[in-house]
Amino acid sequence: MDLKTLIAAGAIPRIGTGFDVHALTEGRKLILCGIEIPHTHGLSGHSDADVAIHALCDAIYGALAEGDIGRHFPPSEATWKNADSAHFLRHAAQLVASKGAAITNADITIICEHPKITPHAQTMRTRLADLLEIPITRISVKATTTEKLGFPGRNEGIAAQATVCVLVPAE
Ligand SMILES: Nc1ccn([C@@H]2O[C@H](COP(=O)(O)O)[C@@H](O)[C@H]2O)c(=O)n1
Ligand SMILES: C[C@@]1(CO)OP(=O)(O)OP(=O)(O)OC[C@H]1O
Repeated sequence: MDLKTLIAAGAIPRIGTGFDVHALTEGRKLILCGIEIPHTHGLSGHSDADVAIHALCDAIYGALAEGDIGRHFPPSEATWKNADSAHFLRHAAQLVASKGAAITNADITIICEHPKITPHAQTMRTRLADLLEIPITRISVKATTTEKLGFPGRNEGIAAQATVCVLVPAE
């Protein structure tokens, strides 16, 4: 559903937020926002551990009051072992579409010391836009350090937070 049609029909904006953390470990690929980033370490997890996509999924599920990623894809299920997190994001996008709703925009912040995210931000936005089937102009990917403080500062893990606005048809 396009945004102008939804707005004209009196759709309601609903905000969702998501947050996730995964530990950095040797011997895994680093996947962030659906793309592989060259790095000395990857993220550990049941799936491919794409911390940014997980935060984004939770933001979408939150906006729809549809629980969280673990409810839809339980870590106890072997099916999701090493799963491509793109699958989770497509599922969240399909849930939005099934309600006749649409994502107006998503804003993601990746929190780590290394690797530097800015050189990859445009490719990440392109990949997320592709998965969500919305224009890239509606997706923001940012990064920050924690000034060498805490687990991101010690390069022990990466955190991500996401905020999403979804236009939902009026009840
Ligand atoms: N992993 C990161 C962290 C930060 N950046 C970029 O550096 C800027 C400054 O970060 P501070 O934490 O020192 O404020 C930040 O605004 C990002 O542009 C990055 O690319 N990758
Ligand atoms: C993505 C899922 C899939 O089993 O597992 P993880 O990759 O461990 O990721 P996390 O964010 O810890 O938990 C959510 C799970 O749904």
